[in-house]
Amino acid sequence: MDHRAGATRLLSMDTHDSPAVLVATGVAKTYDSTIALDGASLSVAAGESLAIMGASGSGKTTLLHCLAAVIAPDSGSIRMSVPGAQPIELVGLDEEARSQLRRTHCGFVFQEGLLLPELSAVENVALPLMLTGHPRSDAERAAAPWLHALGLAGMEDRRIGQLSGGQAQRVAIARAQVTGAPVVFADEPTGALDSATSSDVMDALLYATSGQGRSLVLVTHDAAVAARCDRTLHMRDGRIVHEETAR
Ligand SMILES: Nc1ncnc2c1ncn2[C@@H]1O[C@H](COP(=O)(O)OP(=O)(O)OP(=O)(O)O)[C@@H](O)[C@H]1O
Repeated sequence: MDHRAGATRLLSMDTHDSPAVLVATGVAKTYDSTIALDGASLSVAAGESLAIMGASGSGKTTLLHCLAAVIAPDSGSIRMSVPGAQPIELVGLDEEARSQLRRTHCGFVFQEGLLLPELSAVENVALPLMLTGHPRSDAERAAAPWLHALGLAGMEDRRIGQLSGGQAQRVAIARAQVTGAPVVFADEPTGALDSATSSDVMDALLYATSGQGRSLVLVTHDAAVAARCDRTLHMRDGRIVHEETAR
């Protein structure tokens, strides 16, 4: 179902009544002589799903990585405000602080899933909890319900190579939720999948994120994937040039 209205809005307008989880203003990033981001501004509300589209090289991944504290922008401001924590200004944080922030506040889903093939599905999902100091048994107990919720009951002990591409991507989605991270970042989460599987994976991703009050920021080349999100930002030459809001 395409629920997209195609209506445009002011970029600064908040489409949700919910408070903003991320507010980026004038974010810039240059690699040598390449201007990857040229003053991008946006906000993401709690529970909102936001798609970022644009031609290859337009700066989508660079923007996602700045918002997720993976890389440090050169200038601008990115303010992350999650429930129960003081708002944090990301610009200017060192690598250690960004790494800590990513572990506690951010979930990640990538095109290839980046799952560990030698571990089982449940071990992969439990891993972020184990990395934050939870005992293995507790972590696996917390991981299992996410696998069940995403249609993978009975597959907990399978290695990643024993799963289909769509199933593996649902393991990656479960892994991004298990810490309760309030913001999930996804870079081409359906890029390697056929359109039917892609639609199933989007169902799972939206259920696990905006369906639970978490925010989702995803980069995609696929208009059908973007159309499932609340809003789509279009980028060109490191800038956000257009915005569409779902009906
Ligand atoms: N680590 C890097 N070193 C040098 N240049 C980079 C680096 N990362 C990105 N760039 C450049 O910055 C610009 C934006 O890249 P980015 O990956 O953000 O674009 P994109 O829109 O995500 O592209 P694609 O759709 O092809 O993944 C491009 O010109 C790219 O070559």
